[in-house]
Amino acid sequence: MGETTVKQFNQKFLDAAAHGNLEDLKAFFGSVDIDVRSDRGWTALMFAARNGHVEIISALIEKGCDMQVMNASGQTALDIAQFWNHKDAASILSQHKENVLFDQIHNYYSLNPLYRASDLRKEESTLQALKKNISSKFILFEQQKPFLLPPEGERKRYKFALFSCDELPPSLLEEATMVFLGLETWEPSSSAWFALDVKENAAGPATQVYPQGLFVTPFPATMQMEETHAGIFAEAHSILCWLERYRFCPTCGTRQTIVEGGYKQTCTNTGCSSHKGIHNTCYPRVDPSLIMLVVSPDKKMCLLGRQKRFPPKMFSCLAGFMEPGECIEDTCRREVEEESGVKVGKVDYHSSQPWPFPATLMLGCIAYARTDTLKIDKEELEEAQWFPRAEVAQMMAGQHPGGLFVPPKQAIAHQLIKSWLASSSSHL
Ligand SMILES: NC(=O)C1=CN([C@@H]2O[C@H](COP(=O)(O)OP(=O)(O)OC[C@H]3O[C@@H](n4cnc5c(N)ncnc54)[C@H](OP(=O)(O)O)[C@@H]3O)[C@@H](O)[C@H]2O)C=CC1
Ligand SMILES: [Mg+2]
Ligand SMILES: [Mg+2]
Ligand SMILES: [Mg+2]
Ligand SMILES: [Zn+2]
Repeated sequence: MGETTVKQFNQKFLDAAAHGNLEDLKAFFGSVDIDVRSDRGWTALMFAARNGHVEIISALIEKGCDMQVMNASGQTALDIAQFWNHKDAASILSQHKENVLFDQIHNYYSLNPLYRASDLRKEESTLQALKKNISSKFILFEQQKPFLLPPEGERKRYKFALFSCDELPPSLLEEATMVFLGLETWEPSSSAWFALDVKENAAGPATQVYPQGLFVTPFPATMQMEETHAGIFAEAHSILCWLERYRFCPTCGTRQTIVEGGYKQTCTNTGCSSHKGIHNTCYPRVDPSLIMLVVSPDKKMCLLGRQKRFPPKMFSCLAGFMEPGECIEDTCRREVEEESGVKVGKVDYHSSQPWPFPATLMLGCIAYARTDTLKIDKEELEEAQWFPRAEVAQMMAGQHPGGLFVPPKQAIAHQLIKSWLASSSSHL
């Protein structure tokens, strides 16, 4: 094809996307560059987003188009769909937020598709109106246990049962602890999500709407959720646990009031010093914790350990809570030395994972050991040992001759081990 013909060919592909002609579009698959751009830097996905063609968008996403690209005005396809108020198109695109915003590792529990709309939390009248809005969605908890629909079909994943305000008794709506989780898209008119936590007797009204639904103990059931719902669970569960555990002011012991959609509590004692200066006791807490894959000095092995509470034969990365006034690198070095006696030098950040039991943030690192002699703290670890790469690969694949295995893919530990295996395969 000559240059003009290629341009015409590409233009026809972009036109098919712009006009919503699915059959025409599909005819180009295989022969066109799916991310080809117009003169103004627009891709087929952007044209489809401009005109709200959801079928085209889905077909392009399925074909693996790049959702992060920006046009000459710096807009992604999601920005365009939102600008032109195509809600369904924006909703599909924002389900793939990780692809739209950044090409980065995301761990289970971290894929929350909601826009937290933190500015709305302070607008009490807006929140009250959203609570009564029929398009708002409510997820239910009973003493922090989520009400879920059991896995069905091929995917075997739990999902939240979604309620509208008219499906729940007014008394339940009044009595429950309520958290405003966010909006479905950046559009202020999009559906709001709320979490409701009741003390007891929620099963009746809930199963009337969803007879198959049930309240589950969060761990490990929520490890088997649709991933976006796991992200929403992480937000809701951490906040609800905080509201339950911090009902009294940590500074003076007076009862607190829940404000800002559940994201703040204020002490009812006006003389309390928590009203002055920076008082983080009013806000939900997050406990940072380190988890590290420790690589041996010769880089051929990694250090894995077992806590007493682990299932038999499971080995994982070492982990430990950060202490006040400590940087990430030093927490990593301290916890590894405390638990295994190994001295760590360089520490590389890998990725993070909210661990909502109740509000830990796991900071995943690859740590490079300077020594390899083990001196295990038997209080914290039952066992720890250096494992050669090939053996770790067997543990990952579920093919270890002794039946040893590593945590499932939903755990950041798994992702750290996987990442090391991939990077060290060149050393073989
Ligand atoms: N996602 C994943 O892949 C994995 C996640 N984890 C999680 O990482 C976290 C830290 O790992 P772990 O090895 O237990 O940590 P540590 O090695 O720091 O040991 C935990 C102990 O430290 C004490 N502690 C100190 N600070 C805190 C704090 N802020 N919150 C709670 N306990 C504290 C507690 O003692 P005491 O109870 O005696 O008061 C606790 O039992 C845990 O939440 C664990 O569930 C761990 C491994 C894998
Ligand atoms: Mg420790
Ligand atoms: Mg530990
Ligand atoms: Mg510790
Ligand atoms: Zn107080």
